[in-house]
Amino acid sequence: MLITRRLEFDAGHRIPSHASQCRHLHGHRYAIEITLSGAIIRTEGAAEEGMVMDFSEVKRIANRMVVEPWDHAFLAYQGDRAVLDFLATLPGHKTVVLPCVPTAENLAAEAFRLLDGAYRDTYGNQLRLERVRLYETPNNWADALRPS
Ligand SMILES: Nc1nc2c(c(=O)[nH]1)N=C([C@H](O)[C@H](O)COP(=O)(O)OP(=O)(O)OP(=O)(O)O)CN2
Ligand SMILES: [Zn+2]
Repeated sequence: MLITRRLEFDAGHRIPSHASQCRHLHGHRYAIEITLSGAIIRTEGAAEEGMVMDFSEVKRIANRMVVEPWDHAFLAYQGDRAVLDFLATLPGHKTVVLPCVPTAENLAAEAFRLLDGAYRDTYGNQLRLERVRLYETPNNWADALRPS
């Protein structure tokens, strides 16, 4: 069985070497969809009976690992010295330094890496993260999938 939880956040970014307008500082209302696989919990009387994982727990973990750190942050590539040096002049600015250029593809892969160890199989139902879908706009998204 697969379940998916969607969350949204706002962040700034730029793609420093982009040939067109994405090299400028700008922001998106990102959406992230987290898909987990697992068996339905059948333990009679358990709070999670009938679920793969409680959606509120999926949300709690996603908020802690990705959404809260990235929300209203500027997502910057560690090699983008011009932007990092500028942001360092703004006291207390929320900047997330990434090892990769913040494309939808790289953000999906980074979110997958951050979330993969956070969803644990506490009910013995083979719970695991299968996919992170990262929407940069309603029309543009990338999927990071568990390697098969
Ligand atoms: N493969 C990718 N291509 C592009 C990415 C990306 O992450 N992966 N990102 C961008 C820019 O960040 C840009 O903000 C989005 O580009 P664009 O297609 O121009 O989006 P629109 O704002 O025009 O979106 P609409 O949904 O069409 O309004 C560029 N390319
Ligand atoms: Zn963009």
